[in-house]
Amino acid sequence: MVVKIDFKSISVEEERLKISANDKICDIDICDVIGCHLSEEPAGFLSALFGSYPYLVVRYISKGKDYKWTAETLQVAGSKEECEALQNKINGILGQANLRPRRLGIFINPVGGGGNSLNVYKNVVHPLFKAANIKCDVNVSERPKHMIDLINCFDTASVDGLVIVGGDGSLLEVLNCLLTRAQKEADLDYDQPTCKLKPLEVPIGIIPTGTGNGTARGLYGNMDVVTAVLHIIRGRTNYNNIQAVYSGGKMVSFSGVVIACGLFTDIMYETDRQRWLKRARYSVIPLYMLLFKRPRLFKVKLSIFSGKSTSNDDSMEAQDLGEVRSVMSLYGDFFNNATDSKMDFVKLSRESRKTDVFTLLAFKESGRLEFMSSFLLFLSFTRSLFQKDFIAPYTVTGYRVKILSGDKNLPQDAHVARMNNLLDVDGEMIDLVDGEYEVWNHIRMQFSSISVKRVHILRQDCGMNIWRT
Ligand SMILES: Nc1ncnc2c1ncn2[C@@H]1O[C@H](COP(=O)(O)OP(=O)(O)OP(=O)(O)O)[C@@H](O)[C@H]1O
Repeated sequence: MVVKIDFKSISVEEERLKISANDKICDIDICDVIGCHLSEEPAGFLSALFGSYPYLVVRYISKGKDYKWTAETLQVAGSKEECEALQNKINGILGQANLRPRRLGIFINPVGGGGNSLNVYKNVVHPLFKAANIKCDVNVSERPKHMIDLINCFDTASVDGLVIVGGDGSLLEVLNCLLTRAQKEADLDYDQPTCKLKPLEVPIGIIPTGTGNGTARGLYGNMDVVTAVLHIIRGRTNYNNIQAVYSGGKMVSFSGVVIACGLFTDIMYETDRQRWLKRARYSVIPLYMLLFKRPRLFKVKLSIFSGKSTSNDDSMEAQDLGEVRSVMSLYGDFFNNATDSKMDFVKLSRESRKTDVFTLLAFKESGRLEFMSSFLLFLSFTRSLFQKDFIAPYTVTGYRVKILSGDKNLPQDAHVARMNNLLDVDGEMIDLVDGEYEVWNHIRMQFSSISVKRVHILRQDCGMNIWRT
């Protein structure tokens, strides 16, 4: 929306822009100003003489419902001197806010989600960064895993932050690369789950142009591109928890969203194979697999650590779960933050940062329709999801899974054996060693030790410094 006002209607008081127009008074926190610039001189003599043209254009953030932010425009008409003085005043205050990024490294995955990241960057993201006077070094990935090479060759010290234009998988590639590099540089034995990891120093923002966009939902409350850009411009950061996955005695991946074996891995695997379906594959394949494919069941042994288990007991002893369809963990404390209405992801992230626990779900066998109905509950994460008989929820700081065997009724062909050794981490496939893996939460908190029965596990401080609300 563009609001036109006269210079006399605007003033700067105590780091707020006070505006009185049409009998209304409103004020804008200078932190919410995106930027301001003097408008072009009018083209011709006549328009200069008769036109009451705006001289100063002020772009600012307006915060709407459901955490949605928009970029609004004020056109301030006044003399050149008045407008220049106002501009200098605003820029002076903005300049003092040294949280704001001045230069960003942009990493675009052009094929993520609907494949329109480049257009989104050109038409939406870049104009806003330009309005905020942020310089951008743009990199575009040209093939799978190319993002890793791009990041490896990029001098992260030359920018105030990195911005990923893509989905969770792209972010994961960047996180894996940078976090692993940070541990190597610090000479840490990061393959040990008890190793105190070094946090990332460079902030990372995400512009959600992928498919799931779970990270953006947690950070910004929605998957709106403009909202994400505006958060990055404002420049406040926070440390988030991150999970690390270990298999075969090595740390095989970090994760910021979801880690799952079984059904969810099968769906991701199949979805990736059917790329010809374009974006439709994300709804067609899960539906097809849930409705028509025979469920793949397998036995698992599950060890829960520091678990205030929400279903059984607190034991870290390996439990034989019997046959399950999937074991899945989610980045935050979904269980304790669930209500009867749709999950508030911003609140969830805020609360999850304060604790060292996250949510683990074991999906047992169930009827197709029952499973389908709970599958839909995954969109909202209401409390009723966790009350389903066939879902066992746990609140954990870490867990270990050993996949014992596949469904005895299914032929143990190479495909099943392969799927038993694959893990879905934020939508990317990770190879497991002997169908066994561990996941540990790494959080930003004071170094402390937590006693979990026989094992003393030192909690770690390894967050991703990420743009937030
Ligand atoms: N130019 C490219 N061509 C093909 N694949 C690419 C290219 N650039 C990146 N990739 C691959 O895309 C995957 C990541 O996609 P991304 O996460 O951005 O989108 P998505 O999978 O649609 O979204 P989400 O992960 O949020 O569900 C990675 O496997 C990465 O290696």
